[in-house]
Amino acid sequence: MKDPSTANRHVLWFFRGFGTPHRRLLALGVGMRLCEMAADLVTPWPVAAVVDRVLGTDGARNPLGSLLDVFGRDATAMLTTAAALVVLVALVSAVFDYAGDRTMNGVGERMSVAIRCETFAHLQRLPLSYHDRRTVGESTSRVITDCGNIKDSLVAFCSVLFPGVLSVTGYAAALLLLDWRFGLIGVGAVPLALLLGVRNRRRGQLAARRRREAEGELTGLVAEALQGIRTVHAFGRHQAHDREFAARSRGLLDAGLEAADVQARRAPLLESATAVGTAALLWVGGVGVLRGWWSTGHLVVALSYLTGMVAPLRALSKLSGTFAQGRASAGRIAEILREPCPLRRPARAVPPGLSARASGRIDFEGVSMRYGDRPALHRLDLSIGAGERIALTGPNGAGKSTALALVAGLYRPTCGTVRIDGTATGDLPDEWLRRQVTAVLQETFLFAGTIADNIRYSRPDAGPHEVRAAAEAALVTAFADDFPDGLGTRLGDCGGGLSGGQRQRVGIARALLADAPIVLLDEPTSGLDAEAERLVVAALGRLAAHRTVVMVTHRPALLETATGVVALAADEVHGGLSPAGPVT
Ligand SMILES: Nc1ncnc2c1ncn2[C@@H]1O[C@H](COP(=O)(O)OP(=O)(O)OP(=O)(O)O)[C@@H](O)[C@H]1O
Repeated sequence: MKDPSTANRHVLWFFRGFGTPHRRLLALGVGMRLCEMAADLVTPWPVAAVVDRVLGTDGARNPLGSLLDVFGRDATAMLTTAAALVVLVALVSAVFDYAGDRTMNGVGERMSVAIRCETFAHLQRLPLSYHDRRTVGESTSRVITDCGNIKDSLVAFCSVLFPGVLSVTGYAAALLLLDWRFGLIGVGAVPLALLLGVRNRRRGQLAARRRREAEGELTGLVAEALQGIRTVHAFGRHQAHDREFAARSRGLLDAGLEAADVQARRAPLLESATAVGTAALLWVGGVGVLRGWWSTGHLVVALSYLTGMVAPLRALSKLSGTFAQGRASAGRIAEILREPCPLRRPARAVPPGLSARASGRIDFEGVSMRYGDRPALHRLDLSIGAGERIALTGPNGAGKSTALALVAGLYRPTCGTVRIDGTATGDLPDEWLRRQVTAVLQETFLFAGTIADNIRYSRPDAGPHEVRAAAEAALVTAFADDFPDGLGTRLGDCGGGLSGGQRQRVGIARALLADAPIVLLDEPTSGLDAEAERLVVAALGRLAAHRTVVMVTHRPALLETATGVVALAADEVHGGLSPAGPVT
């Protein structure tokens, strides 16, 4: 199995493109951080100068010693100068800290928004075969929670990791410049701390990955139970869902406890490494001061640098959980972005000979279809002339809905060709195909918004008169005009607030507005009572006029409107010998 840490490095590299547009801001942020670092390195020197020149007698070797004479050479004047210098340097450092933080964090926020938008855009365009394999909750969890984790990591990277690494390097270099013995001790303390954390880091990454997977699964469970909440209530199955949720939560708990343990170990490990470093520096430095190798002020500066070096390490250790989560989430987002997405390829030109509006002729030539290893359609040969209204019938699972999905280009046939006006759907530009085919399904999905918004969904540039005309033709106004806000009536989440028949009529109005030459109907009247069915069939009659219609239905009222019926046999799906059913 691939080492997760290697895999994660690749994953982070995968996102580098999102930082490219912010190169200048990043460079500015780095500059601010360098200025802040310089100010931090100066910080202990006024104190050292006081120790050497005011409290001791060894001022000659202190580089800032002469600065203390600015306001006079007596002790009080020098103390005042030193105090003023401390405040001044701290102010300079604070200004660069603020500016660096804002710039770098801004880059982190911008990158994460870009990653989230790109993930959503890509996810929406992935083929249905991808979505068939994932639950809605799982995909939602990736866009919201995983992108959120990446954001936290990016912001922590910009505001803590990068400045932290800069500080550790800067302080280590300054210690070396101060005296090589100080430098060796300081530089030695860091690998010790890192070495102690390596094993911990791997455990942390594995725990974070397990945790994200468990969280994704749980989100899927919640989304499924809430989407089916009416069924849950109807069958009183709350406890079964509770039990499943609790069982899956145990995986999350285990991973969470593991991550908590890893996190809890970090601070003591780091404290131990720091204590060893400080003790060594104090001992070596103390001996050096006693032997006159360097001044007391130098020792103060060295100790202050060592403390400065440890502070970012401590901050980093607290964030290691965030980084582990971020890496795990980055892997899950990269999985989505790496999925090939035909819809995002450059648009193809309309093949020569095809007009902007198809005549509506459809040909199935030896078409077979499998979902993974599950057969759905076997060698279907069928020609549907422009303006025909063909009903597909057959037992459950015969592949009727699959045939419609192939005409709409939602799936590609595993074998054979589906042609529209003589051109294979695989060779047609997606944009063109979308304009030629519209559908009314068994359940029309309505979005939160007004009834008019939902009708306009198929053609956003349609004017109010066109929307009204479609609503009238589909008999939507027959019920909507009774509402106080008419077509402007707001629907609830997922279009809640309309009856089944009313929803179907909104779906028909939507299809009418699309004005496509090919109409696909997949059981649009099933589940409706006689009166609702009568109204929907009447509305469908208007939609079908002058168009090619392929319908899947068992309802006599709709079957009567067909000009031909094709029976698909179940054994065709399972490799039987009979050819496509006869047109009667
Ligand atoms: N998205 C999918 N993923 C996997 N298998 C699928 C998918 N959709 C359909 N199938 C399978 O393909 C076969 C044909 O399904 P399809 O829905 O096309 O049949 P149908 O004739 O429309 O059935 P019904 O009359 O029950 O609606 C079935 O065995 C079904 O389980």
